Amino acid sequence: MTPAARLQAAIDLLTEIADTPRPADGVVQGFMRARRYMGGGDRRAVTERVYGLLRRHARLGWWTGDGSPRERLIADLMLTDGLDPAALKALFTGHGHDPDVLTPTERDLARRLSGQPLAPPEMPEAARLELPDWILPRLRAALGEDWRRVVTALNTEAPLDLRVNALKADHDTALAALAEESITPEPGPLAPLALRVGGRVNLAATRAFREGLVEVQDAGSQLAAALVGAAPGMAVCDLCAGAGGKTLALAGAMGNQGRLVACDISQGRLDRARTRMRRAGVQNVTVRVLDTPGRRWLKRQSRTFDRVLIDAPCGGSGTWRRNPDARWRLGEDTLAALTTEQSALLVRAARLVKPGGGRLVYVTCSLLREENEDRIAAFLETEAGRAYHPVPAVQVWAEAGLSDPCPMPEGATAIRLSPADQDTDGFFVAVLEREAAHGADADTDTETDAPPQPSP
Ligand SMILES: C[S@@+](CC[C@H](N)C(=O)[O-])C[C@H]1O[C@@H](n2cnc3c(N)ncnc32)[C@H](O)[C@@H]1O
Repeated sequence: MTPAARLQAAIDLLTEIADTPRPADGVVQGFMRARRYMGGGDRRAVTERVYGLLRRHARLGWWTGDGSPRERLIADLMLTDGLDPAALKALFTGHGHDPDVLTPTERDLARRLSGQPLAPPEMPEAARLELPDWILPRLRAALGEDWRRVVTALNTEAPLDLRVNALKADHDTALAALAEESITPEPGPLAPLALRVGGRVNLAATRAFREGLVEVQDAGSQLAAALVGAAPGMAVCDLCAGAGGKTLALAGAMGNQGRLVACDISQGRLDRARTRMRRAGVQNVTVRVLDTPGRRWLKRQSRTFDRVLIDAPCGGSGTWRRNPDARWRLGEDTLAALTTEQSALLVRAARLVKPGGGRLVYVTCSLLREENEDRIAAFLETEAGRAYHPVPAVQVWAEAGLSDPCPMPEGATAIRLSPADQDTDGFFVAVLEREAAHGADADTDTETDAPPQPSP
């Protein structure tokens, strides 16, 4: 494809993204699948341009107003690439697969933007930092004086992290298999099984991936799974297992021994988890869809699990490096609904944990206090929460046997990870331990949906 034809493909792809509520990464994949004729270089160039436009969304919007995808691209070429109007005109020829000739309005836009910086000093801070206005004060409150550094890191490109699947390989075997395809990753940050790949690779085509020697998983997500403290022989419930990212890591930590139950309300995600489990050689997992019978079954599991992981549905602000468009799809109403669901999940999960040392592990990939510290504080005030106490972060870290020092200070009761400090996605992990049941407490959470038994 010519450089100009790549620009037209970027306009087409941006238009598809703008016309659907679906996340951009899925739209990009579908777009590329439907255009098998595009070579690797073309795909990379178009994808990089489109992700760049998504990362510069608010700054470009400040210049173009409610600009069409075509106007945004024109603004990007002028402000980011520094083209002059003549060079821009040479790309918009209308010939072959090139974009149509510039309209008079577009020519005016190009002249107005020529020589301007992308983010002049008079641009409001929320636009400069690519943040919706409503979320800026919340992130500032959650992240303290470092907040600008963290939100700036959230708008950079995320690396590709892999986890060595200890059920099938060790580091050396995985590295040797990846080397067959000239993929030579570095160790990833913090998580012992993490490998970090530089640049874009077609991982799905590699033997290492097809045979389940490695899985794709951000190092922060790997760490969150390690902090659950799952071990061989335990009973573990992954309550919001989704497509199984953390379930696979938990099964690895358990060496396929013990009972691991993966639940979710989404049948589709659990189906994807099953496929991944087969590839990874996972054998100790039972999958439960939380439809009505699934919920009934779960209620009968009171006090049976050593570990219950709630990888809660959340606003996902910690993953904005990977999904730069997600910040514009999250609204205050959605956040309020999510926090209600997170609180309900904590109370529901609490009864599943064994008294006297069982642990409830609450994880989000959010940076907001409303989804993290505030949820834990509210839970500890509930009837169910009174049986729990937070385990100090340094203790959780030490028990996970991690070689790096704990990033949290003495006295912290949760672990926060951020792209600015740990170079992982943003995560929040709080571990709560259930105290021994005594007296009247002992029977308060044994409710079941089973019909009452007739008296003898
Ligand atoms: C953060 S994602 C899970 C990601 C997954 N654990 C992983 O590591 O790949 C949250 C999941 O919670 C599920 N979910 C939402 N509400 C739920 C509920 N009430 N009970 C169980 N799962 C729920 C969603 O379907 C979604 O798959």
